Amino acid sequence: MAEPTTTPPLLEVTGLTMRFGGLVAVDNLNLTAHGSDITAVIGPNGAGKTTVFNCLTGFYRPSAGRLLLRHPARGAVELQALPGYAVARMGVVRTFQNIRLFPRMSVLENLLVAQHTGLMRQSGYGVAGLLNLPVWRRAEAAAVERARVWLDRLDLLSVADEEAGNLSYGVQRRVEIARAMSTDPLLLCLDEPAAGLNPRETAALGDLLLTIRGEFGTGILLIEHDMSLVMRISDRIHVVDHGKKIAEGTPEEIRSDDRVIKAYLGEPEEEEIPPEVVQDLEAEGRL
Ligand SMILES: Nc1ncnc2c1ncn2[C@@H]1O[C@H](COP(=O)(O)OP(=O)(O)OP(=O)(O)O)[C@@H](O)[C@H]1O
Repeated sequence: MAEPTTTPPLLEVTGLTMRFGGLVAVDNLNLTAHGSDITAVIGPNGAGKTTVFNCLTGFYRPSAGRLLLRHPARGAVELQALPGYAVARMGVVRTFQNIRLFPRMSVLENLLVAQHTGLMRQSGYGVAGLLNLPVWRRAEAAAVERARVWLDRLDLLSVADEEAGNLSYGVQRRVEIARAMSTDPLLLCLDEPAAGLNPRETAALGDLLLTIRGEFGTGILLIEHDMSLVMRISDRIHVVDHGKKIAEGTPEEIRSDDRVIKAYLGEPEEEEIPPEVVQDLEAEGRL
């Protein structure tokens, strides 16, 4: 967080609940994310983190709760009522735990496909494109330029024409972020972006996310298991366990929170005294 902010949060999640049959994956969760912050959501495996992202980005319709986005041009937008494509159009974009690029398309094409909706809107939903009108050609050139800017920022220009599926895991992760950023998002939601990266790549990813937050003012919502990355770059951390929020605070506060330590490490087991020792102690009147 560059400076303490008094502006209302970009995203306000209230009472979010997601049930799958009898299982409550997310249980009455409240969470906020500011547009100028990196906000992390952490928690043990199965805590409900990805389900929160799936509700937020229109993949699931929540069982209950409100997902309010304060859009600078459109005002308050209730995301829980919108399908995925409409959420993306509002500027909330995501990457996935398992990389989801189009593997047989080039890196550049992957970035252009991501901008398709905006391109269609600007060109009269295809009519201008079919007629190859100047408005279409301008919109297309702007989309290619935006893609090139992000490929350059993420050091991907040299692989722009390569098939995405042929690239290493670490490079594909960067392509995913470039693809999301080329749509000019308000909020970038990253689901375990450091998974599969080596320590050098993870450090570079951290620098990149700080740049995106600082230089471009894009809010970042981050699910991540790599605690050194989370502690290094997050402004605020929400800790989820069994679908409920158990703690919230700065990295320093979270690091020393007993509930968080318990959620990750479990309760220490009670020392059990063997029965024969109990008998001896009782016989000697020491118990
Ligand atoms: N579509 C679904 N149908 C049924 N249960 C689901 C579904 N999606 C998630 N769950 C369950 O909801 C719970 C939360 O899962 P979720 O993937 O959100 O956890 P997570 O915190 O992201 O875990 P991880 O860190 O391992 O990715 C789990 O018990 C999971 O099995």
